[in-house]
Amino acid sequence: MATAVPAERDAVARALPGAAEDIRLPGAALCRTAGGWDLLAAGVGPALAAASTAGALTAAALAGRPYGLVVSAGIGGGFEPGAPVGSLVVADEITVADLGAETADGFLPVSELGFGAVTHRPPDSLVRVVSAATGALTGTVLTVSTVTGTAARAAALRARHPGALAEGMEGFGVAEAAAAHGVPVLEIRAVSNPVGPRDRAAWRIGDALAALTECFGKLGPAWESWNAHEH
Ligand SMILES: O=C(O)c1cccc(C(=O)CC[C@H]2O[C@@H](n3cnc4c(=O)[nH]cnc43)[C@H](O)[C@@H]2O)c1
Repeated sequence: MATAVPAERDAVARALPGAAEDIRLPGAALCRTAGGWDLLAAGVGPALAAASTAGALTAAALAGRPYGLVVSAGIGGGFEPGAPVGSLVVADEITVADLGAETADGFLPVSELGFGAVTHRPPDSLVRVVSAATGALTGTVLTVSTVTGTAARAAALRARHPGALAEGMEGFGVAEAAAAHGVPVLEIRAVSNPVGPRDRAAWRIGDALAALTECFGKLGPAWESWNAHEH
């Protein structure tokens, strides 16, 4: 489970019973829960999140206990009215919104330039069970390197990604690392603020962290039923 910052990791940990063990890896520190989850505060932004997650995946593989799933989780911005502050979003697509080239005719994603991909798709069956267990909305979660801070940028993102419900800064990086290891990925965002004009006073970070804890508290049976069907 990869969050950006320790406050998000701890919000997830509060939902997972039992003592946890700290494990120091080169370049990352894991918190291993009694239930077998490794929690990683992977850093803010797609590059650091990818590097930290790849390190944890490699360490697990070399230790002979490769991961079966990587989850990117944290707070995020919500596109209103679809994903209001306080809601949860589970990604059916994890799409990087600003990886490409600006041209006179508009933005071209790297996929259209012939380099790589801009979207990862979590397993449909897992998205369904997570949404059913938690009430999370299902839609595209965008990954951005710059938090959206104007109505114009929010509108441009919405026009280019009509299915977008939320944005964060790590999902695509985590997904790239998971894909490199052939491991499925999931992204869950608890909406702390609207995507749009920057209004720091409107951020509800504490409420979003509490929503994250509540969400993970409901997910035990969902992981088990998904594992039972997939493996
Ligand atoms: O602008 C500020 O004053 C400010 C204060 C606290 C935190 C921030 C961040 O930029 C946190 C980024 C962090 O949280 C996720 N996040 C939360 N909301 C959004 C959003 O609307 N767009 C993108 N990312 C968001 C993100 O995943 C980072 O980990 C700013």
